[in-house]
Formats: sequence, structure tokens, C-alpha cells
Amino acid sequence: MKITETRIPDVKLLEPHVFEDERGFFYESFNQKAFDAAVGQPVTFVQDNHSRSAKNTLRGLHYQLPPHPQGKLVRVTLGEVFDVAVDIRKSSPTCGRWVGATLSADNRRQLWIPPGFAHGFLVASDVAEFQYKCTDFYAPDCEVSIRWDDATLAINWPVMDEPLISVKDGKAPAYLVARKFE
Ligand SMILES: Cc1cn([C@H]2C[C@H](O)[C@@H](COP(=O)(O)OP(=O)(O)O[C@H]3O[C@H](C)C(=O)[C@H](O)[C@H]3O)O2)c(=O)[nH]c1=O
Repeated sequence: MKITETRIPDVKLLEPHVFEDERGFFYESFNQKAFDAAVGQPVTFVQDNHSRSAKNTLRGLHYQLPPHPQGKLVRVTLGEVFDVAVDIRKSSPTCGRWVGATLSADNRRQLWIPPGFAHGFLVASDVAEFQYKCTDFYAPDCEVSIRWDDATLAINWPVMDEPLISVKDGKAPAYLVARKFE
């Protein structure tokens, strides 16, 4: 597995070794031993999620507050997305910084987003299927949303048109407003 550091040290880009032959391809999409070695600590996942989205859908930015913050290992199994993680750990030197990566079924890239990050993605292909492992269970009472186009975060989304967002995401507060209530 190839491990690439990002500009936020704890967020890592992982690329599995792909075995290709005349039948197609094979790769280990998750290996606990290899993953723990890549991130430098044992990580337990308890929930897998799978979503399908149309072109120009933007899901996020979402995170869960303590006691149920979620680490996520995310990947795309159909199409392509621009994936974003925002450091919201108040004690972090990169708090308020974001990192983005293009994840696709073709590049097989995965992004490790530790607990303490807001997460979202924008769909670049006609359709995208997004699959991810979470380190804690869904806890809607702990869920917080931040506006995708927050001026303080200034995320450089490759948007072409106004994205397709959920009603919930359309009502999301600004980053600093969301943080005020924590
Ligand atoms: C996240 C989640 C949702 N749900 C239910 C709640 C809603 O009835 C329905 C759709 O939920 P939502 O619109 O919040 O789905 P997304 O907009 O894809 O939310 C995700 O968006 C960004 C990309 C994330 O990183 C989070 O994992 C997650 O917040 O699924 C569940 O039953 N379990 C879950 O773990």
C-alpha cells in the first residue's frame, strides 16, 4: 500500500496494491494490519456506510461531537468525487485548515480522516458510489453540519454549478457559528 502524507499530518492518502490480469483486478480494500501500520496506531471500525449520488451532489460538511466523534476511511467504488476533510480539533495547529483529494473508482485512492474532522465531498462524475468505514456509530444527536461554502474555511471546491445539497446542508451554519455552540 502506498501512503501519501497530506498538508494535515494526520490525514493520509492510501493507495492499495492492485493485481491486474486478463480477468480484471483484485486488491485488498481493507487490511487491519496494513492500515494500523500506515496510520501508526490500532484503529477499530464499527460501521460501514455506502451512499450513491448524482453529479454535482455535495454531501457535508458533517462531523459528530464527543462522545461519538467518527474517524472515517473513505473511498469511491463508482465514479469520482472531490473529498474534503477539515481539521476542527481546537488544540490542533492546523485547526480550521482543510485538505482535499480526488478519489475515484479508477485511482482506488482512500483517505483516512481521523476523529476531529468535518467531512464532505462533491461528485464530479455522472454518478458516484461512496463507501466508508467509521470508528464510531451514527449518533444523530451529536451530528454537526457546517456550510460547504463557508468563507472562513474557503474550501476550493471544483464546483461548476450550484451543487445539489440536502435541506439539512442548506440550513447548515457557518464554521465559526457552529463552533460557538460546542
Ligand atoms: C450518516 C448516516 C445517516 N443515516 C440516515 C439519516 C438519514 O435519514 C439518511 C441520510 O443521511 P444524511 O443525509 O445525513 O446522509 P449524508 O449527507 O450522506 O451524510 C454523510 O455525509 C458526510 C459525507 C459524512 O461524512 C457523514 O458520514 C454523513 O453525515 O441516512 C443513518 O442511518 N446512518 C448514518 O450513519
